[in-house]
Amino acid sequence: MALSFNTSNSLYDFVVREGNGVKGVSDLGLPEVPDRYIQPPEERINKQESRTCDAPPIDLSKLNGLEHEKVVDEIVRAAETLGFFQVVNHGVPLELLESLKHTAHKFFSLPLEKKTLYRAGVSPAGPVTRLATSFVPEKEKTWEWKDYISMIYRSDEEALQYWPNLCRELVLEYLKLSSKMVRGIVEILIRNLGVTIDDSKTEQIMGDKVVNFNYYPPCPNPELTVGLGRHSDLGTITVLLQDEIGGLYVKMEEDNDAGKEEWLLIPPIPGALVINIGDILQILSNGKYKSAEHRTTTTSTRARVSVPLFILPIATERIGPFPEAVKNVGFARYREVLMQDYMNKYFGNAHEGKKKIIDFARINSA
Ligand SMILES: O=C(O)CCC(=O)C(=O)O
Ligand SMILES: [Fe+2]
Repeated sequence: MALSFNTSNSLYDFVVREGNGVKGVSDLGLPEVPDRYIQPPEERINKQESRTCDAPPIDLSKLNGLEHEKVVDEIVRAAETLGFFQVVNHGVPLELLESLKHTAHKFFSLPLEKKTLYRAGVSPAGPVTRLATSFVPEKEKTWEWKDYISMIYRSDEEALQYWPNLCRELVLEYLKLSSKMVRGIVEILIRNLGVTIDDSKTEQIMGDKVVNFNYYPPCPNPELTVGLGRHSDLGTITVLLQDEIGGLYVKMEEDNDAGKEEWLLIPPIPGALVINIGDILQILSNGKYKSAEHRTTTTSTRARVSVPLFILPIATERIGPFPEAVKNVGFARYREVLMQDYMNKYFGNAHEGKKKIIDFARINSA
């Protein structure tokens, strides 16, 4: 019987071709995950060995008061060190955030024939919605325990025509109500490089937006699998909404004294949004801001959802370090690359960490 997944082809057909995704596998209630999901030992996440990030969330409402400079410093320092921070009082209504999480669950609970209307590669909704599983299942030896839908924003009209009925208005509302915060954070980070920011520069670095619903269904073997393998984000910044289950781990720049990688749990904080620096901002800042590797665990009992909003330059932009950022260091760490080429590199590889991708733009990568 096909569902015994005797061959890797039968699993591929069920999960990818027929669009059941890993949720389909989870719903079968198998006692163990199929082999294709078992990570090599070095990629498994040891929750007991990881510490929790204890940095308090940054209160963005204070940007409007006497503590403006202090808050700017907090944002800059976090971007220069861990590359991740959390924000509260960000101006996005908390009910909207709750609705997003609830709607992500609802979307993945739709019957297969409704969901697969949005499947990557076959959907008439074409390039602006992409329902997919793992990351690049054709290229990955081991699959991630995750399904997701990407909604690519180019205009309200297109979103209202092609994004799923269930969430199109809500996600548009989220984009609208988060835009002031996103712009504010990006402007603070760019200004701090000594760069004068005007509308054309803003457009250059935050012209494109993509919202994902990530869905990590219950997994019988959380200790053997990952929700999302090690990667850094592609764009300028990412705004991440996570639920109360948690499971997001970020790699610290330096290994510990024993030469081992250290991963920090970014704990769920009610009402907070997680902000992280993407590869493009690391390049633009000539390495001053850190695009950190991160990954997620799976859990055995409940499905976890997260909603990242990726802010990216448009595909036709040429991306290289700002001259002011080069001057600060004395030399350029990265060459100029076409955003489209960087994206091709990013999406053409499995999640095997950041270095392999960003080295594409690095000068003297040896
Ligand atoms: O689910 C999470 O907490 C992280 C998601 C993420 O890193 C991504 O979608 O790039
Ligand atoms: Fe990510």
